[in-house]
Amino acid sequence: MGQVAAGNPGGCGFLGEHVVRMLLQREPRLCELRIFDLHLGPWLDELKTGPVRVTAIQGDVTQAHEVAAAVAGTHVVIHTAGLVDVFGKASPETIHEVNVQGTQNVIEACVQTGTQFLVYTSSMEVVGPNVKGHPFYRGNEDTPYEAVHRHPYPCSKALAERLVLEANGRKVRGGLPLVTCALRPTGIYGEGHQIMRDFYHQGLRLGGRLFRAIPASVEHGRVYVGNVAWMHVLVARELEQRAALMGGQVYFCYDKSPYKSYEDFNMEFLRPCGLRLVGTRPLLPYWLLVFLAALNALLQWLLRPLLLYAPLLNPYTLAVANTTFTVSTNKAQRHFGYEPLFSWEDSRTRTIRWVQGVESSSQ
Ligand SMILES: NC(=O)c1ccc[n+]([C@@H]2O[C@H](COP(=O)([O-])OP(=O)(O)OC[C@H]3O[C@@H](n4cnc5c(N)ncnc54)[C@H](O)[C@@H]3O)[C@@H](O)[C@H]2O)c1
Ligand SMILES: CC(C)[C@@H](O)CC[C@@H](C)[C@H]1CC[C@H]2[C@@H]3[C@H](O)C=C4C[C@@H](O)CC[C@]4(C)[C@H]3CC[C@]12C
Repeated sequence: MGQVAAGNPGGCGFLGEHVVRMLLQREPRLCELRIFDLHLGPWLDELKTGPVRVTAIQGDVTQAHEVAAAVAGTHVVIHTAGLVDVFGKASPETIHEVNVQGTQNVIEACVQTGTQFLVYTSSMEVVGPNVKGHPFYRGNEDTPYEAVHRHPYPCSKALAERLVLEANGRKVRGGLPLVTCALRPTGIYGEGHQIMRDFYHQGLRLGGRLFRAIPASVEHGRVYVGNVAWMHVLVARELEQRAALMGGQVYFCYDKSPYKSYEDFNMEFLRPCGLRLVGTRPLLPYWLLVFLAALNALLQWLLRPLLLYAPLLNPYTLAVANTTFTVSTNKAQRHFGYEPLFSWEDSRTRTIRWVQGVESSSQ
C-alpha cells in the first residue's frame, strides 16, 4: 500500500482521538488524515504542524452528502462515530439515525467515491449481554450466544455492524471490491473515559466513597483505549494485503486487562486517587436496586419536559452491569498479528494519571 489518506468519522471522541493520535504516531505511510466529526476538538489545531496533512471537517454522518465529500479520495475509512447512549439522553430515533443511517451513509460514500477499505467500530453489545441476562463467559467470535436486544443502543450497533459486513465485496467506483471489517471492543477505559470521570466525581461527592451495587463475582471484560486504537490502526494497515482473510470479519478488541466486576475494575484507578469501595458484597438487595432503577426511569420520563435526568443507574445499565460478559480470543492475533501495545500495568498507570489530572482540572 502506497501513500495513505485516511478518513475518521468520530475522530474527536474518546476512542476517536486515540485513533487519530495512534495513526499519526504509528502509520509511516499516512500522508493525509481527515477527521470528520459533529464536534471538533480544540486539540486538533496542534496536529496541523506535523508532516501529515490533517484536515478537520465539521459534519454530520446523518447527512449523506457531507459524508461523501469528506470520504472522497481517501484510501481507508475508520468509522468510530456514534451515539453511545445507554442513559436515555437521546431518543431511540436519534440513536438509530446516527448509528445505523450514519453508518449506511459511510458505506455508500465509500462505494460512490471509490474508497476500498472500511473499518467499523462495533461493540461487544452486538453480542450481549442479552435481555435474558445470559452470561457470556470467556467467549470468542464463534461462541454460540442468543443475541437478543431491546435497548436502542445495542439494536443500532447490531444493525450497523450487519450493514458493514454485508457491504463487504460490493463494487466501489472504479470496479474494485469494498473490503470491510468490524471491531468489537468490550468496555473501553483510559484517558478521556467520561463514565470513569463521572464515577470519580460521584465518589468525591460521597466523601471519597462508592458503594458496591454489583457482586464481585460478576465479571466484565474491559480493554484499554490505546490497545483498541492500535487494533484499529493495524486493521487499517493490513486490510489490503489480507483482504481475503479479513474482509467481512468481526474481531473482539482485547488485551491483558484483568477480569473483574465493573466496580472493582474501576477501583483499580479510583482507589489510588483516594476513593474506596464500601462493602465486600452489594449493600442493597437486588430487588431494591431494580426498584431504584425503575424509579430513575420513571423520573427521567416525568422530568423530560423540564430537564434531562440521566443517572448512571437505570434498568438497562443495572442489567448489563449485573451480567458476566468476558471475552477470551486470539482471532485478531491469528488474522493480522495483533498484540496489545500497552501492558496492563502501563494501561493502569496511564489511566490513574489521567484521573488524577481530572481532580486537578476540576478544582
Ligand atoms: N466507550 C466504550 O466503552 C465503547 C465500547 C465499545 C464500542 N464503542 C464504540 O466506539 C465508538 C466510539 O465510542 P466513544 O466511547 O469514543 O464515544 P464518544 O461519544 O466519545 O465519541 C463518538 C464521536 O462521534 C461523534 N458523533 C456523534 N454523532 C455524530 C454525527 N451525527 N456525526 C458525526 N459525528 C458524530 C461525537 O461527536 C464523538 O466525537 C462508538 O461507535 C461506540 O459504539 C465504545
Ligand atoms: C449504578 C451501578 C449499577 C453501576 O455499576 C452501573 C455501571 C454501568 C453504568 C456500566 C456497567 C457496564 C457498562 C457498559 C459496558 O462497559 C459496555 C458498553 C458497550 C459500549 O459499546 C458502550 C458503553 C457500554 C454500554 C457501558 C456503559 C456503562 C455500563 C452500563
